[in-house]
Formats: sequence, structure tokens, C-alpha cells
Amino acid sequence: MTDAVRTHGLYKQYGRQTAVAGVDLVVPAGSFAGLVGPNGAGKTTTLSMITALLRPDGGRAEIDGFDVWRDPVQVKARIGVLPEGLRLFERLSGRELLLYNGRLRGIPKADVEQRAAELLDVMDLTGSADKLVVDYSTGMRKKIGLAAALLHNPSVLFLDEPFEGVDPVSANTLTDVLRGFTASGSTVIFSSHVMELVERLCDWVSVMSGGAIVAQGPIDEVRAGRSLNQAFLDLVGGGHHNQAGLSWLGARPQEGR
Ligand SMILES: Nc1ncnc2c1ncn2[C@@H]1O[C@H](COP(=O)(O)OP(=O)(O)OP(=O)(O)O)[C@@H](O)[C@H]1O
Repeated sequence: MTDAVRTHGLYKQYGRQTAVAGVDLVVPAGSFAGLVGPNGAGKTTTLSMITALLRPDGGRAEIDGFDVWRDPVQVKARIGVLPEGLRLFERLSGRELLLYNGRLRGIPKADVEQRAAELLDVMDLTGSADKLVVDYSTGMRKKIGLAAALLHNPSVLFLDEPFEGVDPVSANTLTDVLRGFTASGSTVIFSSHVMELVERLCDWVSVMSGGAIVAQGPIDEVRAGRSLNQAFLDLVGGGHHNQAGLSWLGARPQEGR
């Protein structure tokens, strides 16, 4: 079967800083995949290049076998994206935002209206559907962003920290929606720092460090009998912080002095 995502030597340089140093990311179709790595590992830069938001300096990326930069129309029809620091049309209501997105995607009006109503209901946003997005909370913005990313029924969904700011009840709902989505053969790729979440949700994981993939595969293979957190620390060389500094932190002057 064609992989949902495959990159070949993806590369990006900012001035003298190499952000992504030849990434070969593979995500099989139907996976619930996690992309993990320390701060600055290159996850956001990689996802931006795969979703055609940022042009790579080298290498290429394919979605469902279509080259992202040679076949952008095919690719954009197949992907849904919930990016980091999502910008929304603030002066639209949640419902208007979905209807507008659906029309931009060329979905017939009646279908958009039905899908929007169902998504608002599932995301528990029906009561806030006519409120302006500018007045939404952080979690509500995540949920309406996710609804907008799902509206055209993409085959591959990219999510950057999708559960950040989302309450536990809504997180369960989102999880169910995403599980149903992958069960029908679609693919979810999300970046997260929360290992417990990745361990619970994902069947595939790619670990990045220093702009490169240091491990990837079925999650049980990458864990190799360890917790994902331990595997992560072993792979990225964490846990050896310098205890010599910060001796002043927490120290209080003696009373009466
Ligand atoms: N627009 C930019 N200009 C200059 N350097 C950048 C830019 N974007 C990212 N970088 C650098 O590229 C490297 C990778 O950044 P990136 O945001 O992709 O990492 P990340 O894995 O998503 O990190 P985090 O987990 O902290 O979000 C970092 O060293 C960062 O400083």
C-alpha cells in the first residue's frame, strides 16, 4: 500500500542554523502517528514543509504518492491541517467559519451545512456556534480549527499539539473522533511533547532530534519493552542535566540575619 506520508532527505536551513537535516519520514496509511522530539528538534519545520506551508531547501515530500511541491492541488485536497498558532477569521462565528471553509473547498452548500452542524455537535460547540471566534477560549479555538480541518474529509490529517488547552472531556471526544477517522483508513499525524498521550493514542511513532529522525516504526518496536518516555530519553540523550548550576535557586536567607 502507498504510504500516507513519505519524505526523502527533507532539508531546511535558516541562515547558519540547519533546522531539518535530511529527514526521511514514513507514515503508513491508516496510522495514528506521533511525531515527537525535544524543543527545537525540527518537528514544526518538517510538518510545515510536508503540508506545503514552507518550501524546503532540499529533498521532497509525498502525500498518498503525490509530490507536495509538484502536485500541490492534489495534495491540498487530501490533507487537513491544524497548525501551531492557528490563525482563524476572528470576525466570523464558528458556524460561519466552517461554512466559509467548506465553500472554499468547493463542497456543495447543503453538504457543508450538514457537515458543519454535525462537527459543531461532536465538538460540543453547538451552543457557541453563533459566537464570534474572537470570543472563543483557547480550547474552543482548537476544536473549531480541528472541525475546519476535517470538513472536507481529508485522507491525512496533520495536527500540531492538538490537545493543548483542551479540557479532558473534550479531549476524550476529540480522541474518539480521531480514532474513528483512522479506523476507516485515514491517517492522523500529530506532534506532541506528552509521551503518555502518544503512547495511549498512537500505533506508529517517529522520533526527531537535531533535525533528523533517530527512530521510527510501530510504537512497540520503538519502545522495545521500555516506556515511551524512557525510550525517548534514551534516544535523544536526555536526563543528564547539569546539577552544578542553580545552587541559588530555592535558597533563602537564614531568619534573623
Ligand atoms: N523562522 C525561523 N527562523 C530561524 N530559525 C528558525 C525558524 N523556525 C525554526 N527555526 C529554528 O529551527 C530549529 C527547529 O525548529 P522547530 O520549530 O521546527 O522545532 P520543534 O521541534 O517544532 O520545536 P518545539 O518542540 O519547541 O516546538 C530550531 O533551532 C529553531 O530555532
